[in-house]
Amino acid sequence: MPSLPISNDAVFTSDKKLKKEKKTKKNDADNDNENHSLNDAVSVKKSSSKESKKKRKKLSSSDEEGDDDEDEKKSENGDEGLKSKKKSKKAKLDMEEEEEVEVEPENPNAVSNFKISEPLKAKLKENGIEALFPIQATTFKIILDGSDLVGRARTGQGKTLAFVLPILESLTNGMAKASRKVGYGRTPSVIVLLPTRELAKQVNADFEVYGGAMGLSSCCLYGGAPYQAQEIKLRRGVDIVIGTPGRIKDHIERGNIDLSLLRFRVLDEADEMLRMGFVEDVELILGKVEDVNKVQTLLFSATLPVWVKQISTRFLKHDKKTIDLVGNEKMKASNNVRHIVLPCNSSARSQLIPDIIRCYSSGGRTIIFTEKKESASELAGVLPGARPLHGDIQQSQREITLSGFRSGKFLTLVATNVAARGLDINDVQLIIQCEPPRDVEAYIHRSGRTGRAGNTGVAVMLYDPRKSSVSRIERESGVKFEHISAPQPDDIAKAVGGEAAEKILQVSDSVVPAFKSAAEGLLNNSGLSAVELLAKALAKSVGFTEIKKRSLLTSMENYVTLQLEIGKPMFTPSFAFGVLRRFVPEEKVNEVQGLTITADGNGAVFDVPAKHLDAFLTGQKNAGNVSLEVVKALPRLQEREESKMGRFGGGGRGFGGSRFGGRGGSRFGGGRGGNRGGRRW
Ligand SMILES: Nc1ncnc2c1ncn2[C@@H]1O[C@H](COP(=O)(O)OP(=O)(O)OP(=O)(O)O)[C@@H](O)[C@H]1O
Repeated sequence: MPSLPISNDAVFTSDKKLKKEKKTKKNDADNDNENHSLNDAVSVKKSSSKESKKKRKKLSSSDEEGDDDEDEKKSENGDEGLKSKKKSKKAKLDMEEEEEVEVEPENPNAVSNFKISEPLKAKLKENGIEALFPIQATTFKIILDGSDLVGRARTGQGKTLAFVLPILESLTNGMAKASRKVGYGRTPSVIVLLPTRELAKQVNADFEVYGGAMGLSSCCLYGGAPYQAQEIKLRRGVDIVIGTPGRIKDHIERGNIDLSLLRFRVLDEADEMLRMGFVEDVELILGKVEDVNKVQTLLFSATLPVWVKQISTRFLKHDKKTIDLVGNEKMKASNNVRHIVLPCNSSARSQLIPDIIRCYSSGGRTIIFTEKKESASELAGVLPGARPLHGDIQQSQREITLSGFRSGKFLTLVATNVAARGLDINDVQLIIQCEPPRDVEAYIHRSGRTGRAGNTGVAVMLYDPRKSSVSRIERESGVKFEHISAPQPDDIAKAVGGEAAEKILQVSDSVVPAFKSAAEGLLNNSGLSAVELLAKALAKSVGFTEIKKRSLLTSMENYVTLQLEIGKPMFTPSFAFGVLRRFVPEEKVNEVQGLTITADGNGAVFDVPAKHLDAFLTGQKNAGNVSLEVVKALPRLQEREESKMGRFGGGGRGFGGSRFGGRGGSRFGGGRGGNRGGRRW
């Protein structure tokens, strides 16, 4: 097992690993433009193709066999060093026997290096997991040895199995085995609390798979589902209970569940649960344990604001350990995601989004986040093949929707923050956020629905420069946003051209004779060349009869973006409007959209209907010192000042002084009652 320096309650960040990540990242960057920090340290899941296998080998070895780590391993754990030496000797002999065989370098995080029993190993292997991810490898022994733990790693880095595996081992072969209740009607040994129903179900599925392999049973308790089935399971007895705080509390009040003999308490996505106003429920649930010295408490999240760390001291023992794989690193969001921002007027969103999907989803799944439930429903209603998911939708429908999305029945999900946390859905390639979220944590988690388990993805955030700011999120998340404008006809044609060509090639040869004379007729009579006709056929085959131009500023169709300069600073939009009125008729000025001052203060950028473009351009000749030009690339714009926005202000989290009063009540209205079971979304 890899040995790692851990100190009590000390934040652990693997500096060497980070250095090495940077080194390898550079190499990767030469091949493509993506970062692969997780890839550097882990194997890639469920890849069957030769290509993926090669990639997995490269990724596993790039970090794990590095000189630095090898030295550290030897000096800190002699046996470990010896063992790996012996293994490499064996590998060498094998090489001599069969020259061509490429020997996989020893991976310190290989499942075989951990105290994981055979059925669990077999199950991991069955699911394509041969090596533990860094957060799993670093926390496994700590949890198995009985410590309380706060664990943090970026989104999609395997935090779920980081607690599932050691808990299962402890219950079946470790410290918790002796005191675990068995037999009919047994009380649970583990409780896992999560902020949303969907997430509870997902984590339960992991416990069913891996716990099932160890003969342990679990049940999932969440709101919106009938009580009876949950009660029956509890009465029969289960080892692990997973659920949302509100429903678990209800079961406690109904006398359905006895949590006095818990051996593990897990708070997953702890910050979100507490932020949602579940603090009192969480306290009540955790407080049901008979002897706190006999229970281990684990807290995991990709984001651990200071106020959560403060609260955690109430739930965890004072000698708890902290494994923080994000630590003080600037970048808090996923490294495997391309983070993009795109200016867009709210009225242009529904027309723009399909083109963003065409250009950036690589044919995979897309999750679109809206701030409000109504917007999610509205947008899903107008986007082809999209379905909504939010807290006002009946639980049974929420489940149907999510399973349809998971199984690929439809590829676009429009959701509120109910889908922001923890959801692990295969092949989500693209995240679109319709506007900047209220807090940086939401940005990190939403964008983290893609780029998981070493894969890459794209997160596009739309914003209206006059109404919102991206710089605070940029600053707090450490993300360096790529600024782009709406995809233009060329981009779209390029993105779908391949798909169109494939579709045409897939058409059976048998249709050619039947359509040949019509094709010849077209060629002879249309006045178009064969290439032009083929281009039209390609466009039609992927559903395009026209591609509209979009403005760079508001992303509105049939608008053009202009930049106005007068050779001196332009401080306010009203000043810019005043200049325009000097040479453009009032009724045309009234059609200007999105006028925004440039970041350098030397100009104003705005959109005009394409049909009025001439009126603007010719008018400028009558005004001295005025320069008005069609913008080819959008300049940086002044963002709305945060102080004026009101949305990011408001005096911080409010969990500090009085007992967790602040946020739950003020921001989400109505405190816990209104928020129960994730209903605030
Ligand atoms: N050791 C591993 N090898 C390969 N794949 C793994 C491994 N551990 C976990 N995974 C896969 O990685 C994906 C992400 O894991 P998980 O959902 O636990 O991430 P997370 O860190 O909890 O993310 P989030 O912060 O978004 O909740 C899952 O599909 C999981 O099956």
